[in-house]
Order: sequence, then structure tokens, then C-alpha cells
Amino acid sequence: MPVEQLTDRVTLKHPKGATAEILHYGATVISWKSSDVTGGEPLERLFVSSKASLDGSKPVRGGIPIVFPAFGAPELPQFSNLKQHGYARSSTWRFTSLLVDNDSNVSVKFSLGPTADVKAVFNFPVSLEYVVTLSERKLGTDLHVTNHSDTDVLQFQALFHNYIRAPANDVKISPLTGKNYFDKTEATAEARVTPKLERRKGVDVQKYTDSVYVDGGQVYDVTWPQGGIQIKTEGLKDVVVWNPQETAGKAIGDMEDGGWEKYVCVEPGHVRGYITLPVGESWIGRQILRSG
Ligand SMILES: O=P(O)(O)OC[C@H]1O[C@@H](O)[C@H](O)[C@@H](O)[C@@H]1O
Repeated sequence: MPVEQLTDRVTLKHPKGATAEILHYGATVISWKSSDVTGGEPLERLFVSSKASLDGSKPVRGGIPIVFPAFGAPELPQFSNLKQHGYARSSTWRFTSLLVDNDSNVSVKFSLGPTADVKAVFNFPVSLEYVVTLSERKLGTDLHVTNHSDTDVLQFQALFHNYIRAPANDVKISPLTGKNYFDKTEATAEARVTPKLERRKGVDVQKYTDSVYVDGGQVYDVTWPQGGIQIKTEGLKDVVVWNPQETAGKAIGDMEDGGWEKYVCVEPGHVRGYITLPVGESWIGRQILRSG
């Protein structure tokens, strides 16, 4: 049985051993197990803090939360009732359908319409669909956004907040050389909006890192001595690299002690500027993670 439905989640099982678990809450992927190129036992590829709440009381500290319609602290007036990173990660989605189930792929769809809870924080006729596809060594996530308004364009940002399980202090992320980024760890507002030029061949997170790369290149290799994950994206021009390290990590209530040593967030998104979606149209942002 490749798809199992539990009360709060859906689990996917690939015939070659890979698995994934997706909570209804936030449609958050909380586990992806996949083997590397040599085969062997599938390994957990995502980090979820042992202190994370999985009961729908707050966004999951780990896995792949979906950021929509605003990244970070909302800035546009129409987002004034939203919390940091928007409502998608803190809403309960509906498991809609099993789309594909064959020897190569298992694929499921979740939906989130403008429910009363959503309208209370964002009153716009927008619906979201999220397709998660598991194959032998890959996990795909596609976010579909549809503007149902007859009169108004929809402005939004979107991002996949991947917590990649990895020895954080040994990780390198590439190729980002020559890209501009905004450094959110800078002390002053002026420094935070002044672009920096990335000169490193492999970006590390050995110190507190919160960088927004603009037009990042859409394919990212996250590597460490014993392994790696490749991320390929479509429709998501930017990428955020985040690791709080100890001082900022200890200030996060639902972060387990030392959790910052166990992951790096590499988050493809469209987060500088906004996507403008015309009346009646749909947009798709997609990523494929591949275990190395
Ligand atoms: O604590 P949250 O809301 O899940 O956010 C975690 C981090 O998410 C990252 O995407 C942001 O760039 C960081 O600034 C932020 O701290």
C-alpha cells in the first residue's frame, strides 16, 4: 500500500524503499527517507526538532514548511493580519487525491482554499494546491496558486523552507559565487538592505547565517563530506540560506538543544519583490530534492 492515511498525516511509500510523511497541518513534509546513489538503507533527509509541535498549535520547526503569501514579517498593507511567513504553514490542508501510483512515482495532492480561518487573516479568493511526489531518490514539491478574483490581481511571495538534515558545520552550498545577497544578520536596517556580493565558492553556515540570494540560479548543491542533496527549482528565482548557530538557536523556543548543528535551511522561493498573478490565472513554483 503506497499511500497510508492517518488522522493527521499521509505517508507515502515507494516500492524501492523511499518514504515521505506529510502532515495535514501546513501540508508540512515532516519526513523524507531516501538512499544515496550507492543504494542501501534509506536515510532521513529532513531535520525536525524534537521540540517541534506536530499537533497544529504552531508551525513545525523542521521538515518543509510552506511560506505563503509573505516571506518574513509581512510588509504590504493587505498582509497586515498575517504572521511571519504567512498562513499556509499554519493552516490545515485537505488531502485531495492520489495522483500517481506506479513503480517510478507516488504522488499526492493537498488543497487549501479561502476557508473562514484563512479569510480571517487574508481576505482574498485564492486557492492553493500542493503536490508531493516521491520517487526512488527524489522528492518533488509543487505549489499551485490560483487567483479566483474577478477584479483584482494577487501579489504574493512563496518559499519552501527546507530544513535539510546535515552536519551544519561541514556543509557547503554552491554555486552561489557572484550572486548578490541581503544579509539579514546585519545590525542596522541600512546594512540589511545593502546588497553584498558572494565571493565564496562554497557557502558555509559556520557562523549565524540568514542570507537572501537574489536570482540564485535555481539549482543548488548542498554537500558535506559524507553526502549531499541537490535542489532543482522552477519558478522560484531566489534562495535563502539560514542557520541560527548557537546564540540565535538557543533563543528559538521549539529548537532542540544543539539542533542548529544538525541542519541547514536552503529555501528556494520568490521573496525579493512579489509575483503578480492576473485575475483567473494560476502560478506554479516547484522544487525537486535529490539525495546524493
Ligand atoms: O522562526 P520562523 O518564523 O520559522 O523563521 C525561521 C527563519 O526563517 C528564514 O527563512 C528567515 O530568513 C529567518 O529570518 C527566520 O528566522
